[in-house]
Amino acid sequence: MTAGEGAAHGATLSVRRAGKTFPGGVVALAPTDLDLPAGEILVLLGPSGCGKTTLLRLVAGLAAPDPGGAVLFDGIDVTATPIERRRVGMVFQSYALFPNMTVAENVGYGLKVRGEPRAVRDAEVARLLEMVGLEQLADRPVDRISGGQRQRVALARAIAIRPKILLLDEPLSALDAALRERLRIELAALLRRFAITAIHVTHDQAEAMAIGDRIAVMRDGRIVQRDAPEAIYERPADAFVARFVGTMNRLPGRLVPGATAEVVHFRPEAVTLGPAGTDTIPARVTAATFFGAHRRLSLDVAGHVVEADVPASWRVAVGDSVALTIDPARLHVFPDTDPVTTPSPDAC
Ligand SMILES: Nc1ncnc2c1ncn2[C@@H]1O[C@H](COP(=O)(O)OP(=O)(O)OP(=O)(O)O)[C@@H](O)[C@H]1O
Repeated sequence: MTAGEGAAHGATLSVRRAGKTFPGGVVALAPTDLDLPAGEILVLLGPSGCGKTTLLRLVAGLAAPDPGGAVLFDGIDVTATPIERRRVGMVFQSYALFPNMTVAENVGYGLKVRGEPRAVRDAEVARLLEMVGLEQLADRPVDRISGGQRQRVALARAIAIRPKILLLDEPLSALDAALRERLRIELAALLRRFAITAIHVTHDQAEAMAIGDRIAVMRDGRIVQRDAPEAIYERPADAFVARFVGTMNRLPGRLVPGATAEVVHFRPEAVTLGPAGTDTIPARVTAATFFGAHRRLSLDVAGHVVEADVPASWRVAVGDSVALTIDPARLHVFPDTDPVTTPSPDAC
């Protein structure tokens, strides 16, 4: 079998009640269950300190779960198997490439260590370099290529050993914003081409949306929701997820005609502006930002800030009085709505 396009590669992953408590009683990860079919890309998304890296380290074998927890690859318990025998591929924020080696030597390193014959190695390296679009740079030392290219070398190197599971820990976070945005699309396409079982850690929701077949949103050492990106966005499980993924407005229900809950949530695209009527909400425009395809308005609704998206062609100016309608079918009501206790997306 060769790693490449076509059928899914890699193992199924099962995590069974795996938790991690550090000395002093710090619970980095509560007992967690997780199942990944072969070939699925799962993104762990959450604010700093929520246990993403800890979960990744348990899967890699860099740390052992608390007693009672288990990690299984293809149904086989690998909890006691050391990292070097688990066949996991890893890509980190710092690429950890060998600076004195060429691109091709870096990619082929794992195969060499494994004792693969030169011809096999060369053919595999050439194929991987072509897949990541670096065949022209095969003989270039890695300290003379760009950050984005290094990231692709790191990916090709991790995949060369045909890992059962590929683990990516914030692989794009060292790059500048523009490059990160481009590479997230490229990385998503590459991972799909390799069709490899992968866990990708990030705290960037746009990256999570672009890369994940499914996203697990984590908070306080727990997975609070695991779903397809669309479902996470459209049907967030609670106010924390709703506010962590995309923009979510919040208004007292008494201000929204037809709402019965004390607090209601809605996305900017659920708001429409039109002529004032009995069912509209009066507001004033406090900011208008042009985004090319649409315009994002900040509105003052009885002292509350509401973000709304309108077509870019609409000429709306700061200070304008407007009338809002909120699509009742797109109102969310969550149990954890207390404005005092609902955490901000920046805090864990
Ligand atoms: N070796 C350790 N000893 C004690 N506590 C630790 C240790 N490693 C991690 N923690 C704690 O466990 C919690 C989870 O850490 P983890 O690194 O998994 O979070 P994370 O979600 O990956 O964060 P980040 O996005 O900042 O990398 C944090 O509160 C962290 O301080």
